[in-house]
Amino acid sequence: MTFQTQFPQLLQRIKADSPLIHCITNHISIHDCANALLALGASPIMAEHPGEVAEITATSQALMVNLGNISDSRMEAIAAAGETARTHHIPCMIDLVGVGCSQLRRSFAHGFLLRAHPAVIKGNESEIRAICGVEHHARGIDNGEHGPLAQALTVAKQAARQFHTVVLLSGKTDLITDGVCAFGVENGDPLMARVTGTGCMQGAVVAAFLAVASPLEAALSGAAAMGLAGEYAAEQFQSHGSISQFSLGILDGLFSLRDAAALRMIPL
Ligand SMILES: Nc1ncnc2c1ncn2[C@@H]1O[C@H](COP(=O)(O)OP(=O)(O)OP(=O)(O)O)[C@@H](O)[C@H]1O
Ligand SMILES: Cc1ncsc1CCO
Repeated sequence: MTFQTQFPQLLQRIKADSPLIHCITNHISIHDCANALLALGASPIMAEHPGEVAEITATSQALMVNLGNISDSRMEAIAAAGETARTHHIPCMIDLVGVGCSQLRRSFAHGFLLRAHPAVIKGNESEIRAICGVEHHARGIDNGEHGPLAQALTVAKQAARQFHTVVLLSGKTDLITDGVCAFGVENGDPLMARVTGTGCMQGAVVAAFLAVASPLEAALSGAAAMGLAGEYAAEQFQSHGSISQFSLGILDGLFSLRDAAALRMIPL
């Protein structure tokens, strides 16, 4: 079955099953992530008290954790939730927000990757370079553009092999690889890098697909869904010119998503 055929079926399954997605994420984009999941048809739960997360992860269909704006309490919660996800075979993804910015995030992320074995890791190029220990130029959390595609693909494949996981390297072209096969998703719009939290939303959307698909299909679907939703929002932006409406336009795009007719996916 082609991905073009499979994608609408996965969307349908999310709407039909409404999987519970446990998110432990930063407070800058937490609201956008919850709304992105609702727009797709999933059920978000944003719970982060270290004393209750294990119980909540155990009842979820997927776990999404995000290192943005990290705190002691959230690190404790992410470790506990990751342990439950692993022992209960609940699929999990980690968004490596800002992992290049501090040694604290790098060593915490390495410990998590080792212990929780997330199905998908996600980051922009500088974040994926940082987690692999390759020279990077982190300047805060945003990167948007990446270097030459071949260079980004090499580091994405390296990360996938090093951590035995699927990697989603986000940017102008989203790269998805399991270390052997690789795809690029060219949908999206440069405006997506001009509002905060689109990367975090993409992580939440990947987690929703993880509840109904394999890690590679989930990462591809998450990139496709966000790219198509970004294009929907950009079309609305053309008529209204309102950047404040742009993130809301992404939610409208996720809500109205039905198929992948406009998908620009390339095998690499
Ligand atoms: N220039 C671009 N053209 C098209 N799509 C883009 C562009 N830049 C980013 N995107 C899209 O925006 C989303 C977020 O990617 P990005 O790499 O900016 O994440 P991020 O750096 O983690 O963002 P944030 O920290 O704001 O959450 C992805 O869906 C990506 O495809
Ligand atoms: C702006 C910002 N700072 C930490 S997390 C975050 C949200 C986008 O990653």
